[in-house]
Amino acid sequence: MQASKKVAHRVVFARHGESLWNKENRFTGWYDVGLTEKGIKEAKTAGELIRERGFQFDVAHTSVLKRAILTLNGILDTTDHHHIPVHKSYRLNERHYGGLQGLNKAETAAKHGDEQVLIWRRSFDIPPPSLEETDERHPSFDRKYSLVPKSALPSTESLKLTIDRVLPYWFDNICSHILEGKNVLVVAHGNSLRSMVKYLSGMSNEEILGYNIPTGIPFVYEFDEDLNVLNNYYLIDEEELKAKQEEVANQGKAK
Ligand SMILES: O=C(O)[C@@H](CO)OP(=O)(O)O
Repeated sequence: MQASKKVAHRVVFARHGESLWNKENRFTGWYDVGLTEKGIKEAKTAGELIRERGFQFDVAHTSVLKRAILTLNGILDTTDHHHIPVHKSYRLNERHYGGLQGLNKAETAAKHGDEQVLIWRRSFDIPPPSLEETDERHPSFDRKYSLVPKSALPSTESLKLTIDRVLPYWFDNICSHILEGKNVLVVAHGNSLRSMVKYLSGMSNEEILGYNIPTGIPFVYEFDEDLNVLNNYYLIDEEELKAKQEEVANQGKAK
């Protein structure tokens, strides 16, 4: 961090609001599930937090999954930014959870142990079991991905593989907008955001393991003119943030 340099750019990020499968505590990944009532409210609250701080946006980036898109729409509505262009890419999708998608996290921990589930959820480079390529849930059968070569579509992803998918989008699509002087909003997912945060905050593979991002809470990265990170912060206080991060961490434990 180089706190003495001048802030030239600010990027606001947010994880989507609570989804139906967050509520049911199921591994979600690329499964395209909508928001709960609470998730819709969280999107609105995220918009209010952003509006109170006076952030303005010129462009937004999100995934092709509706929980992120609906959250972005909620934020754009609350902050009166209906007019800005929105770019959607599978590169900002959640990490693909392979064969775990759909399973309850606490039940999976009761069956395989908390430690195994922590490895699947948070290890850096150990992916969960793969989906068969013939499985009807495989992204190659989803028309959302019909313009992505089959060889680029995941059957499962570790955080490392997610980073390999997400960071090219950060550099090529988001950084170019920031460097043009645009104010950028990014709404994505727990692990696609962890991928960017790991890079931006220079976290080690061990540090990122214990780092969780709560639903619907905006956070900000400040950069100098060369896109060096100067500072980052959430738009809620430290104590509330800790409690919410703890909640996410505990989702993978047998009850
Ligand atoms: O299930 C998922 O896709 C993600 C985000 O909700 O969960 P986790 O926090 O376990 O990586």
